[in-house]
Amino acid sequence: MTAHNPGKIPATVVTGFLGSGKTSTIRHLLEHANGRRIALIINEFGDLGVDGEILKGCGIESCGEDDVVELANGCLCCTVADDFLPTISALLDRALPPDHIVIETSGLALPKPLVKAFGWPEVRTRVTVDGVVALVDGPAVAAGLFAEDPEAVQAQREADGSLDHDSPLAELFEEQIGCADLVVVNKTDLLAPEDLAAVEAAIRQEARPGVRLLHAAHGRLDPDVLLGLSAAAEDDLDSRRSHHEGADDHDHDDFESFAVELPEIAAPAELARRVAALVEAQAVLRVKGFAAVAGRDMRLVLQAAGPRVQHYFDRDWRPDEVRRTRLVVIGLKGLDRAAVEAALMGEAVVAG
Ligand SMILES: Nc1nc2c(ncn2[C@@H]2O[C@H](COP(=O)(O)OP(=O)(O)OP(=O)(O)O)[C@@H](O)[C@H]2O)c(=O)[nH]1
Repeated sequence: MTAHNPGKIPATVVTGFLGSGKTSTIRHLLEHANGRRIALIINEFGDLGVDGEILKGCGIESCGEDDVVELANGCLCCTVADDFLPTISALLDRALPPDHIVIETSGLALPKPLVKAFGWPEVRTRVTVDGVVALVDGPAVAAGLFAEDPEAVQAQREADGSLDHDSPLAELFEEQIGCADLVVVNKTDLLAPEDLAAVEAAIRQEARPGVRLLHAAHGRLDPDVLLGLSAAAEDDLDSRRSHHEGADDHDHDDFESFAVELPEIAAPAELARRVAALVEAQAVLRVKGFAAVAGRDMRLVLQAAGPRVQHYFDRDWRPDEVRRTRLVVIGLKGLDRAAVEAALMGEAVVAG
């Protein structure tokens, strides 16, 4: 599987916008690991560690708690030296190192600075980037979420002929796709066949030549397709476009995230209704977290990616845990926190 780099442990970087299906894809991968020892490094925007909790909570045999390492200290692409290198070194130093390392980046991360870190002396002789896999939220692309404002683009072209992004979402899309070895259009169950061609065309514009494009629903992809790309991405960084070669000046400033704590809720459907109303009224891109439901011993997982809200009970609350309702909300800069909190408390939602 690592033909180009015998002896090195392969690492797959999973990128893709907020809610595109990274965690679902990794979950499916772990469920079909077929004896591979896979270690996960998870980084998300916001301090709650929801993805790691979801993966640990799903009881997959091949994935022990020790195999999931969470980096919640800011965004991976900005904290490579402080967080990422020590973490991956510790994984490599284990008595029984993993067969494969999978890194889930935050939906707002640029993959290139992370891939670059694999060239650092501490790790470059021991691990190789097997591939960068970009997940794409098919319906979100079809709905134009990552499109530039055509008028602004035109104005820029007329002013100086160059194209600077006016939309931070468009820029993220371009960066994530432009760094990928494999692009997966996910959520095809929600995508009309006639929209798929347009989504693929948008991806082809940004992808490097020859990059494979696959489709999936709920991230269900054969592990043999996802792993073993043998791309050695750290060796051909120059072919992977990036607007931001320095990590300091990139997009996170365009986004905002905070956690909202609520009292125990009466019923899941009521909370889902409030979240749906919130997403409709405010510039909210993602909501996720856990809730305590009156009279229930189980923890409720609640997620919204764009307009779709999902909830399910995943496991019992543990005796050493505080039963509580806490949701991470991620949106564009300037998100009205008071209005978000009021909406989640069930007060009338004012459009923002
Ligand atoms: N209908 C449908 N829902 C999906 C699909 N893939 C994922 N979802 C749902 O979309 C939401 C987000 O999926 P995740 O896998 O958590 O996405 P993510 O990219 O890990 O999200 P972040 O880590 O927050 O960026 C969840 O509610 C999933 O159940 C799909 O193919 N079809």
